[in-house]
Amino acid sequence: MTSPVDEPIGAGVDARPDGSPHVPQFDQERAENAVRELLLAAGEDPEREGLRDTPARVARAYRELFAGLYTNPDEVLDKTFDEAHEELVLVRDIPVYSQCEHHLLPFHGIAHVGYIPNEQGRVTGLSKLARLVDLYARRPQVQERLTSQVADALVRRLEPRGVIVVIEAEHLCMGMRGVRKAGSTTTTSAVRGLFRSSASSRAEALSLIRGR
Ligand SMILES: Nc1nc2c(ncn2[C@@H]2O[C@H](COP(=O)(O)OP(=O)(O)OP(=O)(O)O)[C@@H](O)[C@H]2O)c(=O)[nH]1
Ligand SMILES: [Zn+2]
Repeated sequence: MTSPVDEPIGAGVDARPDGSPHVPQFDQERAENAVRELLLAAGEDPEREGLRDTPARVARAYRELFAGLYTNPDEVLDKTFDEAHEELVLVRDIPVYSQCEHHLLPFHGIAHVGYIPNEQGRVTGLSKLARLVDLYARRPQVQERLTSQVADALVRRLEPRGVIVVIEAEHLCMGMRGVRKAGSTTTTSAVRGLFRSSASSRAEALSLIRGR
């Protein structure tokens, strides 16, 4: 069984038994055809001037939005260094843009990512934490999975004493349609290691996250 800590590239899509996605890269032509079909299904004319380039444009947009399916998260964290820092490192307010896998509509907000390095003080570049959020966000997602995937990737690569990830986001599928509760936000958290076992470590991190 595949555990979250050895999750393969492309996990979350319909993957082959070896864990790789069925397609090694985004299929632009297939996506263009699908968008054309969608316009036809809606009763639109994909050949009219305003829509003529739309299938190609939408396909390119989705290629960008789903780019995280084709990138190995461990490569983002391949550069680590020992800094003899054994206390909290926290990056707050990382912008998140993702899309819910139920409706393929955006959800967006901010992520806070913190960890306590291990005894060797193994750390990674601060930008890598934001890149990791971005990579997992650029997939069809649910907010809960996005949150725990970021936490588990950090556990895997940095072997830290603790990890905390908090994401606050608004889901447009709850605002533009359906229940139509625009402005409501969802908060998810994933805590690992010390942040799970020690209420005081968790409280300290949460107070720093909230203290903006
Ligand atoms: N847990 C979770 N649910 C999500 C997320 N994004 C969207 N959803 C929910 O996914 C659910 C899909 O429910 P369904 O009943 O299958 O679909 P639906 O008929 O379109 O549901 P409504 O949105 O209630 O109209 C909805 O309740 C969405 O709010 C997410 O990131 N996490
Ligand atoms: Zn949705």
